[in-house]
Amino acid sequence: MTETAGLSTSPYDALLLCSFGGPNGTDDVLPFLKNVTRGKGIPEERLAAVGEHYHHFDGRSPINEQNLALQAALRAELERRGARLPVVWGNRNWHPYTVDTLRDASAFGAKRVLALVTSAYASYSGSRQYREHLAAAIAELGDDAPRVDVLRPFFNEPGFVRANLDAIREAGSTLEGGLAGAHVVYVTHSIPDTMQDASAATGPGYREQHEDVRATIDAALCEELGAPVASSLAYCSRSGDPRVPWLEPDVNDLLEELAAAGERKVVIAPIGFISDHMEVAYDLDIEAAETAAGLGIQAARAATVGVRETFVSGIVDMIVERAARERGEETVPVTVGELGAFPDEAPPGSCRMRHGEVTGIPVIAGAED
Ligand SMILES: CC1=C(CCC(=O)O)c2cc3nc(cc4[nH]c(cc5[nH]c(cc1n2)c(C)c5CCC(=O)O)c(CCC(=O)O)c4C)C(CCC(=O)O)=C3C
Ligand SMILES: [Fe+2]
Repeated sequence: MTETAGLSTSPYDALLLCSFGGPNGTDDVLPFLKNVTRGKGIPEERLAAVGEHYHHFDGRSPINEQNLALQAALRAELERRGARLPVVWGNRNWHPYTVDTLRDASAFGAKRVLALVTSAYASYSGSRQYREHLAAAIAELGDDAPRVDVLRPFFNEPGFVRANLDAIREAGSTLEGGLAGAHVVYVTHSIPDTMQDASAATGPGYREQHEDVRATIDAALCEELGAPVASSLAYCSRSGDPRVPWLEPDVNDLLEELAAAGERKVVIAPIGFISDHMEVAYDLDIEAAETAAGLGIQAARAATVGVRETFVSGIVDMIVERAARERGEETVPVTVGELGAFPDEAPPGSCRMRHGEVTGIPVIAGAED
C-alpha cells in the first residue's frame, strides 16, 4: 500500500466493524433469534418474550441503523485525519454477515483487515465468541480470506469513558436539583456466573472491567460536584435457565432496594452498551423506566456513546496505535482507570464459556485453548 501524507494505518487495508446484527422486520425476527440461540439452551418462554420485544418495534432492531451511523462516523474521522482506510461492516447473527463482507473486501484486494468488535468489555459473549465467529468466516473463505486482527477491548479507552461521563452529566442535569444527590445506576448486560468466572481466569473479569469504568467516572463526577457520588453496578437482560445463576442485582431489583432506602432520583447509565439497541430500548427505557415510575423514583437515562465525537475519535486513536504496533513501532496504549490495556492477542484460556472447560472451537487473535 502506498502512503500519502496523513495518518498511516498501514499495514491494514480495511477496518471491519463486526457487530451482533438484528432483524429489520417482522419476518426476520424468528430466523434471527434461531441464529442467536443455536445450541445455547435458552428456554422457549424466554425466546417468545424476546420475540415480543422485537415485535413491539415492528420486528425492527435499532442496532443496524446504529452500526451504519457508526460506520459513517468512523469513515469521517479517519478521513478528517488523512487516513485512507475503508470501513466495512459485518455481523455475527444477521445480514450483512461477516463472511460476505470479508469476501467482498478480499475481492477488492484487502489482504489485512483490522476488526473492531462492538462490545467494549471482554467476556465469552463480547470477545471469544466474536473471535470464534471470525475464525469460522476465515475458514469458510479458505485461500480468499484476508488476515484478520482484532482490536483489543476498548472499555478503558479514554474517549469511551469520557463519552459516558458526559452523557451521565447531561442526564443528571435533567433531574430536579440536578445530579447532586442522585444515585448513579450503571447498567450492563448480565452474563452467567460461569461466564464471569471464565472472563476472570486470565485477567480482570467482565464485572471488574465495569467496576473500573464506574470508579473512573465516579471520581470525575465527585471532583466536578465537590461531593461524593452514590452509585451501583446493576445488570439487565438476563436469560437462560432461571435455575442457573447470572450476575446480579437486576436493575429492577436494585431500583426497589434504592427506593426502600429512600433514594428519590437516579441516573440510569448503560455503560455496557455502545448504542441504544434492544436491551436499552426495551429493558431499560420501557421496563426499568416503569419500575422507577412505580416506585416514585425520578429516573433519567444517560445516552449511550453512539457516535459521540470523543468516542469515535478514541476508537480511531486505538486503530492508529495498533497499526503502528503492527509496523514494529514503539507504542504506548493510553487507558484510564486501574486495569491498563488488554493484550492484542487474548491469553491462553481466556473467556472460555464454561468454567474450566475447553470449548475447542477455533479462534483468531488468541490461543485456541
Ligand atoms: C455480554 C453480552 C452482550 C454485550 C454487550 C454488547 O455487545 O453490546 C450482548 C449483546 C447483544 N445481545 C443481543 C441480543 C440477544 N442476546 C441474547 C442472548 C444472550 N446475550 C448474552 C450476553 C450479551 N449480549 C448472553 C449471555 C445471552 C444468552 C445466550 C448466550 O449465551 O449467548 C439473545 C437471545 C434471547 C435472550 O436470551 O435474551 C438476543 C436476541 C444484541 C442485539 C440487540 C438488538 O437487536 O438491538 C446485542 C448487541
Ligand atoms: Fe445478548
